[in-house]
Amino acid sequence: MTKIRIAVQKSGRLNQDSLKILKDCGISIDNGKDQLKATARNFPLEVFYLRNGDIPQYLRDGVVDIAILGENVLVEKGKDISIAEKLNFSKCRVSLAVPKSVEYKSVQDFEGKRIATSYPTTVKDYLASKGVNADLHIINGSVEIAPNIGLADGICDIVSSGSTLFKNNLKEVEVILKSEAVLAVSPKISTEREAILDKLRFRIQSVLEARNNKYVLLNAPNEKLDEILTLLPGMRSPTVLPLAQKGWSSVHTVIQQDTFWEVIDELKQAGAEGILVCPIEKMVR
Ligand SMILES: Nc1ncnc2c1ncn2[C@@H]1O[C@H](COP(=O)(O)OP(=O)(O)OP(=O)(O)O)[C@@H](O)[C@H]1O
Ligand SMILES: O=P(O)(O)OC[C@H]1O[C@H](OP(=O)(O)OP(=O)(O)O)[C@H](O)[C@@H]1O
Ligand SMILES: [Mg+2]
Repeated sequence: MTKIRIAVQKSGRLNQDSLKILKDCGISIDNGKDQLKATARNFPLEVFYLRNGDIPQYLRDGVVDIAILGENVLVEKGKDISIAEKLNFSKCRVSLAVPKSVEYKSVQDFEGKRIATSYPTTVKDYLASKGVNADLHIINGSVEIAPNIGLADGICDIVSSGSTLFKNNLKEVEVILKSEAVLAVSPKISTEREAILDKLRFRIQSVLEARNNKYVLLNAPNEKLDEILTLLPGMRSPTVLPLAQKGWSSVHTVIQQDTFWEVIDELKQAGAEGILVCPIEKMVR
């Protein structure tokens, strides 16, 4: 039977969330310790555990059909590779930073300066688009230390909370790009495997939708129902059921994670009581 081959980061920041999304899609993978390849038990899928930075080349060569990796890695070395889904985890940005003590005015300040980075193409392209020439020092890790040891005047690296910059007395001065984990596709994928990819994408979409929504149940006095219902979106419209106690109803609906707390506040003010919030496992529109 034909199987689709997926690359997942072997270890590091993407590993656990990548395996979790496959699990939430109902795919069980037998994981032996230190295994570099595994097969799913209930989906035509083979998993290859690889370095995030090596994945674009594997996709390009068609050694794997799809992969979960950071979008920033595709910007750096996989511009020819397409993205099938954004996966809404490992969100970060790739930014330029300089020592806090530097009075920074604009990107032109990098002219002739030394920049340490693990993302040379990204920096080069960005600076070229601004007409700036700088001298790049390519290092593979601990980039933030470079200005403190006199190796560079500034850096370009991944920033998330900003705490690594802060601890190293640096400040973020330019955001070059925003990134998150993505599902990328090999340009060499076969038609047969594309059909498996469609099935996987359908599952991923329903998992991501579910993660982004909550199922909400609440009680409301009937005279407040009209006002409460205007506050609620729901998939098509909210469900309203009578409670055993006369004059009261139970309202069931789905609320988006981002607007959740505001809607809950408004519901309480409008007279809703006994509000229960439950996670949703899968959501198919
Ligand atoms: N602090 C962070 N917060 C959120 N996402 C991050 C952070 N650092 C890195 N990432 C994202 O996770 C990806 C993997 O980062 P990680 O540090 O685990 O591996 P790596 O050293 O870049 O790659 P490799 O697997 O090749 O060793 C990055 O490409 C980026 O997309
Ligand atoms: O803004 P922050 O939340 O501090 O995150 C940014 C840091 O996270 C990443 O390093 P990581 O911890 O992955 O270490 P690595 O250099 O060994 O990959 C990145 O290279 C930054 O150093
Ligand atoms: Mg890292």
